[in-house]
Amino acid sequence: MQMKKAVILMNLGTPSEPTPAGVRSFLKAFLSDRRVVEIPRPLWWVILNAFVLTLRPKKVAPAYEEIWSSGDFEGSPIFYYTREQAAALGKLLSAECDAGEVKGARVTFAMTYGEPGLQSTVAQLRDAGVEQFLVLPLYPQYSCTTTAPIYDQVAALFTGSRNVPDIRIVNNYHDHPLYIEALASSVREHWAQNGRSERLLMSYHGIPRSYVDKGDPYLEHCQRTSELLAEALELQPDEWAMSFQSRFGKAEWLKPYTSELLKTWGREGVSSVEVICPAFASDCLETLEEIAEENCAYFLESGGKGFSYIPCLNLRQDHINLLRAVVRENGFA
Ligand SMILES: C=CC1=C(C)c2cc3[nH]c(cc4nc(cc5[nH]c(cc1n2)c(C)c5CCC(=O)O)C(CCC(=O)O)=C4C)c(C)c3C=C
Ligand SMILES: [Fe+2]
Ligand SMILES: [Fe+2]
Repeated sequence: MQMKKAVILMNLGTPSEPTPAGVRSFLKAFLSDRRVVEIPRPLWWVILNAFVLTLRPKKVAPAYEEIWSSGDFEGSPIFYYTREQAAALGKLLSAECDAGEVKGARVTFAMTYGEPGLQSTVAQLRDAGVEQFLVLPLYPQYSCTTTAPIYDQVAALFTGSRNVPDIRIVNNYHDHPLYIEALASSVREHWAQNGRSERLLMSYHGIPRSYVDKGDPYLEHCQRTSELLAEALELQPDEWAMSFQSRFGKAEWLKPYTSELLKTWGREGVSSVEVICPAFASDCLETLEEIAEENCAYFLESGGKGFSYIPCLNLRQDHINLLRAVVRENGFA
């Protein structure tokens, strides 16, 4: 008899509403995770409560408000895209099953922080008779700040449990040929529609430099993705660069910083750039606001003439096909 299987796509999470209260509650859950911020707890507790959670929600809520809805959807983009990616993957997998009998896995989604959480998602699936789970973090590059917390949450779910189900976690897919090809196609299509800029910048979410020094392979994964994408697009070394965005706090993060590099390029006379964000499977605050608005302004104010942002893979069919391939390679569907 075939076991009932389920795939759970996971992403970071997002506020439930674009208000200071909604942002505060999301940041509290996210920034309390020791995997994300490694500052010793008593000190971090004071900084988090006295400064971060009192000041940042008021500053960030208007930015969330700006990206909250578009012509296509209502609400937070990362929530919308993650939910729709799960629906599209589910449709693709069941369309491939024998008519009438769904032999493939059902597909749903969960967020590491905020709703829907992993615990309630797994509990619902177990109630529905699911015995085998595949957790697929939508982080192509592994990081101790994003992928590892998902391992922690899965382990915590079953601590002390007698009947631990068969549950697998995808570690990364930073060099998967279908991932690289989907990124390359999105760039080629962007060139065909908008013309080609002087340089392509691959901007990844940053992390503290010390995390990499202590063993996080994130930088290595970002470098490999970038080289493979540059190769697929037949770019010369002076036609592209890699950088890191979204620095948080005073510590040194991975360099070069996206904002600094774009300002330097503008001052040096680089006329036009396009920016792609390969570490994000879905558009979100960090791409739609930080890159397409804030960093665009930095480049143009520094002398740059043309800036364009290449959207994340979101609901592209080649992205959903890549997710199907990852699911299959893990013995599901
Ligand atoms: C210590 C701080 C942070 C680390 C480390 C970090 C790593 C990291 N984050 C993502 C993906 C996303 N981050 C997003 C938002 C966001 N990230 C941080 C801080 C760290 N991230 C903050 C404080 C925020 C909230 C916004 C803000 O206050 O500036 C998001 C967007 C969520 C949304 O609602 O749209 C994503 C996605 C990755 C991939 C990563 C390490 C590799
Ligand atoms: Fe982040
Ligand atoms: Fe940001």
